This record gives sequence, structure tokens and C-alpha cells, in this order.
Amino acid sequence: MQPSEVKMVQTEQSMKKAIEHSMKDLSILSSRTIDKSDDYFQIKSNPNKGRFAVASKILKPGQLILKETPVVFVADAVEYNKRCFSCFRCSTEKSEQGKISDFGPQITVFSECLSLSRCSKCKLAWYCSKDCQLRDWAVYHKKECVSYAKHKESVPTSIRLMTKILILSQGAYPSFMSDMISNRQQFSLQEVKKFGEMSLLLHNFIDHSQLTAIQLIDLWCKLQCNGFSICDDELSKVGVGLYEKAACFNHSCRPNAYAYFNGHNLELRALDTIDAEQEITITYIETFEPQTVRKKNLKEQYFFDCLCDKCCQDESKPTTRSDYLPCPVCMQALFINEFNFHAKDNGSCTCSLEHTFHELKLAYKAFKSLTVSPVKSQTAKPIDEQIKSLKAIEKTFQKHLVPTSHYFTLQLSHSLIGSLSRSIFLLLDLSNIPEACKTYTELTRYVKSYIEALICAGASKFHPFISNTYFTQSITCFQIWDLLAHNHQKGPLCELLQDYSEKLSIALNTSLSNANATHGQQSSTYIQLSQFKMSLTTFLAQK
Ligand SMILES: C[S@@+](CC[C@H](N)C(=O)[O-])C[C@H]1O[C@@H](n2cnc3c(N)ncnc32)[C@H](O)[C@@H]1O
Repeated sequence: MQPSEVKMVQTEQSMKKAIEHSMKDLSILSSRTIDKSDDYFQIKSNPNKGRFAVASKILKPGQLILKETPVVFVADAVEYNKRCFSCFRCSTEKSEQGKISDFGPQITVFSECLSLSRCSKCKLAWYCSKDCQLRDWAVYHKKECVSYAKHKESVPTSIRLMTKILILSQGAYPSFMSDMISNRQQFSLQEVKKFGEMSLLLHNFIDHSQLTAIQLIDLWCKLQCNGFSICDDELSKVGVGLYEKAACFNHSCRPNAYAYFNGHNLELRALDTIDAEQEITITYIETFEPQTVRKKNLKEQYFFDCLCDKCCQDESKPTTRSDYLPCPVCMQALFINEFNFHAKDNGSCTCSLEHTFHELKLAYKAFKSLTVSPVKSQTAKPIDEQIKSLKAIEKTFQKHLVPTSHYFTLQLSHSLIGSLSRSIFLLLDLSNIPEACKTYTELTRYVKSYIEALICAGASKFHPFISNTYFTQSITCFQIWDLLAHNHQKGPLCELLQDYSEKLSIALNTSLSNANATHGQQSSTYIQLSQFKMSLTTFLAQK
């Protein structure tokens, strides 16, 4: 359904309400939703690592330590028309209708998806309700709408975030950022220059004449070191936010707490038993990466050398083979993954594979640009053209896929399975049964190796403590299984799924108990896993 546009014309009464909201927002800033925090941790500081959080008492795994609403947040540009600018709810989110509790964990039943309406003036801000729109207008949007209308999607996320910060602080230095670490001296001259340019650009959005150039640079530095990427349930980045309390938690590559997002709210839970006075740590980066990569990432963005247990241990250990993608020709380890895929240095092996990697990159890009929906085609292209391009991409992938548990390869396999399934549906639409059967055989082959690789990669023991990557892999694995189980009730693929469902059942039980600790039973992640479990139980019972 095409969302309708909403005019900014308001009645006197609604305007009054909005202004009341606005005043309330500004005055209660220091008492936003920061639940329970002081009960569970205290902020201390030392010269080596600045402020840090320590447990006020013994914390058990799964304990909710902090629940915080961001002081400011913005959605990423690709999310503009998917999320409410005011409350951050997503258009695919469904409203809760009721709960069935006869199957172990509670299952939530949802009704219709949220429909968003956009600001008729800038056509960039979207809202889930009139209330949200009025509220946002009163606090922020009336001060940014004109510049949004002028610059459209080209406004960088950081400029939009800084605009909101300065709107909130009424142009003065924001008090909620005064205690945040800036690491100003560590930024290179080039980066400082870039911040200067951003300040110039910012001027098109908000008057920052009350601040000196140095104060502005200090704020940009603070944003880089303290801002959080807001992620959705599948850990894809959907926005950025600034959280006053969460910004006090330091990093460890073996953290004892886990931060995740419920909409734009940050929630932090204990992963382990944390003793009173022990530091509470979270991870800033992907812990699945080898130590060299972790070290580099932490130094470049956060300017410190990590001295956590894992880093001290890793230093003396060779990096495990699963961190590497073997070269498809000489089978030598080659470091390549999605995170440094665009970097020039993709590792090295004895045979020169530049050409292969070039092809692989192209194929990967092509896959990314396709909305791989195995059930229905969403593109307007004629079916046979879609099949042709899918086949071309599949061919490139099949040539290069090596069975390994590496994240990157798993991603490719995942895409390949999506693409093969989609081809099957398209071929069936064309009544090309022989070709559909051939593709089906291919699909079976890849599903087998994919599920095996996933199980070996850690689907059975996923835990954000180990890695966010394993976490997403596991969810993806269950999603694929679920999708295939629904669409292949008979035939060889069904038998294959049956073979694996027992292994998956073990993996799911582990995942559920882990998600119980990391996210809690009310989280959508836990609910999604419970739904998979129900699906798997039903599937096994029917066979
Ligand atoms: C989000 S802030 C965390 C709180 C910060 N310590 C403070 O004083 O406000 C991130 C910054 O804290 C410091 N930091 C975080 N983890 C650290 C660690 N394990 N060792 C040393 N410094 C750390 C780095 O300067 C990093 O850029």
C-alpha cells in the first residue's frame, strides 16, 4: 500500500499539545528511560582507560543491567521510508495482538504491519502516527525540514545526527556530551580537516555560531568514539544513536555483557556471572575476526590497544583456519571477508588469483543488488530474463565456492541457495519442469553443504559471546530451514531436511537458552527462535 502524505497543517489544539511535548522532551532529557542502572553498576574512571562501568553487586547471566533510550538518534538513509522518524518503529513491524502460551515459550501473534506517512514538505521524514509527527515537529523537524527538503537523501547521517544534537542543546555545547571521551589528540590531521569540512556543511542545516571551531571538532571526535550503530534483530545496521550511560562501557574482545537494540532502545545484559566491583565490558567490534584485524579496527576507530584476556592469549596462538577462506586453487589460506572486501589487501597465496577474485567480487555485488526472494519475484523484469541473470550469477558462484565454515563463503552459499530457490519458482511459473528439477538437484547439494558448514561454524553453540557473526549465521540457518521446510513437503529435499532437523533441533535449543540470557524472552529474537522451534517440532511430528 502506498503511504499517504500528511500535511503539516495543525489545529491550534494539536500544536499546543506538540509544544507541551517538546518542552517536556527538553526538560526531561537528563531523566530519559535509563532503567535500573544505578542498582547494577557504577561509573568509575582511571587514567588508562577513562570512565568505565563496574558491577555494584554480583550479576547473574541474563541480568538486564541497563535499558536506555538514545539522547539522539537517526535512521540510516536506506531506512528513511521504513522507520518512523520519531519513535524508530519499522514499517515491517507488526502490532502485537495476543499471546499463546500452550507451547513452552510464549508466542506472540501479530496483526497488520505499520503504515507510515511522510512529511509533505521535505518528503524525507516518515511517521507512524500523527502524534509522532507532531512530537517530532515540535522538537526537531520544524528546525530541519527546510534543509532536508533542499538537500534530500544526500544529507550524511553524521550531519543529521549533529543537527539534532545542536537543536537539542539550542546551539550551545551539549551538556550530555561534556563527559564523553574525545581522543582528540589521536585523530590524524587529515581526519581533523575532514571534521572542519563537515562543520562547514553542518552550517547549511543549523546555526552553530555559538560554538568555536575547536568545540565543533571536539564534538565530531566524541561522536566517532561514543556513537552506537543501531542494529536490527538480524544485526544489520539501521541507524546511529548517542546513549549517555552506555557510552561509559569499555570494550573487551571477550566481553561479559551484551548490548543489543530493541527498536532504538539499547539493552544490556550480563553474559557471565559478574562479581561486585568487576568491570562490565561489551564488544565494539566483530570478535570473530583474528587478533590483527581486531587490533587494527580498535586502534583506527577507538584509539586504544586492547589488553583483554583474549588478545593476550591470541598473541601467542596462530589464527585459526576458520578465520580464513582457502584459495580455491592452491587451498592456501587467504584472508577475505565481507568486512574488508573492498580493501585492496585481500591476503595472498602462491598462485595469483586476481582474476578469480575480481569475478568473485562482481558476482558478490550482483547478488547483493538482487532482492533474492526465493518465494516470489519482486522485480519487473520478464521472467526469462530474470532466470538468465540468476543462472549467470549461480554459475560464477558455483565455480568458486569452496566448502568452508568461513563467514564470507557462508554468505555466498546463503545467497546461492536463495537464488537457486528463486530460479525454481520462476521456472515453475514458465512450466519448464525439466529445468526446474535440474535446479532442484543443485539446490539440494548446496543446502547440504551449507547446513553442514553452518553446524561446523557454530550454529550449535552460537552466542554473541563468541561472535555476532555466528549469531546471524544461526538465525539465517534457521530461516532457510524454515523456508525450505514450508516449501518442500515432499521429495529429496524434504528427506534431506529431515536428516538435518535433529542436528538443528540441538542447535536451536542451545540458541534459545543463549538468547534467553542475551536478549530475554520478550525480545523479538527469542520469539523468532521459539517460532522456529515450533515449526521444527511440527515438521518432525508430521514425518
Ligand atoms: C565509548 S567510550 C567508553 C568510555 C570511555 N572510557 C570514557 O572515558 O568515556 C570509548 C573509548 O573508551 C576507551 N576505551 C574503551 N575500551 C577500552 C579498553 N579496553 N582499554 C582502553 N581504553 C578503552 C577508548 O578511548 C575508546 O575510544
